Amino acid sequence: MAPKIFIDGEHGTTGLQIVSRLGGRSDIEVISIPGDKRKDPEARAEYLRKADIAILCLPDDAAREAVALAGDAGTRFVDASTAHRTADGWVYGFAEIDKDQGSKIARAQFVANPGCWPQGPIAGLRPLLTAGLIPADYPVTISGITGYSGGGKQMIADYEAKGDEASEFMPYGLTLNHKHVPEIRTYAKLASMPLMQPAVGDFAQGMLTLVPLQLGALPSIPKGKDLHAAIADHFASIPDSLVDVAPFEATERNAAINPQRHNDTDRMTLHVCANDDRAQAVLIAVYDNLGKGASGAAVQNLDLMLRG
Ligand SMILES: NC(=O)C1=CN([C@@H]2O[C@H](COP(=O)(O)OP(=O)(O)OC[C@H]3O[C@@H](n4cnc5c(N)ncnc54)[C@H](OP(=O)(O)O)[C@@H]3O)[C@@H](O)[C@H]2O)C=CC1
Ligand SMILES: CC(=O)N[C@@H](CCC(=O)OP(=O)(O)O)C(=O)O
Repeated sequence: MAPKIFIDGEHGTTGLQIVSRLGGRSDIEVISIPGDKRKDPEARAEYLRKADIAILCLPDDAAREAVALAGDAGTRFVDASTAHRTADGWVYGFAEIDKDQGSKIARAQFVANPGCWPQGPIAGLRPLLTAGLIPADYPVTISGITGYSGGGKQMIADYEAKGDEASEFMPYGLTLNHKHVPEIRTYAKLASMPLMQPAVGDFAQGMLTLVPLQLGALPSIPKGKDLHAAIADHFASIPDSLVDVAPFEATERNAAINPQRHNDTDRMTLHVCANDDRAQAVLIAVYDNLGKGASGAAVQNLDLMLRG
């Protein structure tokens, strides 16, 4: 019998994308709660308990409630919310962070899908810390831009209502306490909280993260090509990686570094830019906040769990 998959929050931005990615598959049975019952705890409990794997596309509180509603049914979870990303007992669902992460996900009952913002900085930083090119106590700063679908149904409606009045570049997270900071610290293996200051743009989907690196103060200063080689070697060693590393080349402009480049795909591309004379570098990641940033990663995790 095909495993039953329940998407709790299937009518939201992330949920709808997952439904469309799973359409037409015969190896699974997607079970769907009637629309008028989607927030009814009793009905949700019934679906959560009969599912083999539930994918949570909900606000954090509702995601915690979903796990409680499933009780002892043995349901396996992929949670797309922030609720469980650094929680004990949950496996971080970023298959490319280590060679054995995919098999940990495959065997797990509880998988926390990574946040959209964390994925780019973690993908660039973690291999550099593992290789010892950047020390764990390096003071990391993160910026970038995301499309407004990152804010879910409410932000999409707000931007669509504003039309031409919407700001092209709106910095936010101005208290420097974005909810993704602890997750980035944990999985990039940093000793302290990175400074993260994101922005949202007047485009629906796609994102780009930036991690500038001032390397001059390090006891041993890596060259740009060393940073690139460590990152490229890491991702070349990961089976079925959805993360690509662009060739290391010094150019003033690069049209591929466009937040919307990977829209409607599940891929990420990492770029390493550097000026060795100044001992400076920037790690740039380009991906779709709704693809690798959310629904694509959720389906990647689901597929690993179905295999496990
Ligand atoms: N959008 C993105 O780029 C990303 C989102 N995420 C995360 O995924 C999760 C979902 O986000 P997103 O899809 O953007 O949000 P949306 O607001 O677009 O969708 C959330 C859905 O959850 C439903 N919902 C809310 N409360 C409950 C409840 N108590 N029981 C059942 N359903 C409920 C909403 O119902 P209703 O239809 O009535 O509003 C809505 O359909 C969030 O935790 C978000 O942080 C993660 C990575 C990226
Ligand atoms: C534009 C915008 O507001 N984006 C959201 C994206 C957060 C999100 O979806 O969070 P998770 O990935 O943790 O679920 C934000 O920065 O809070």
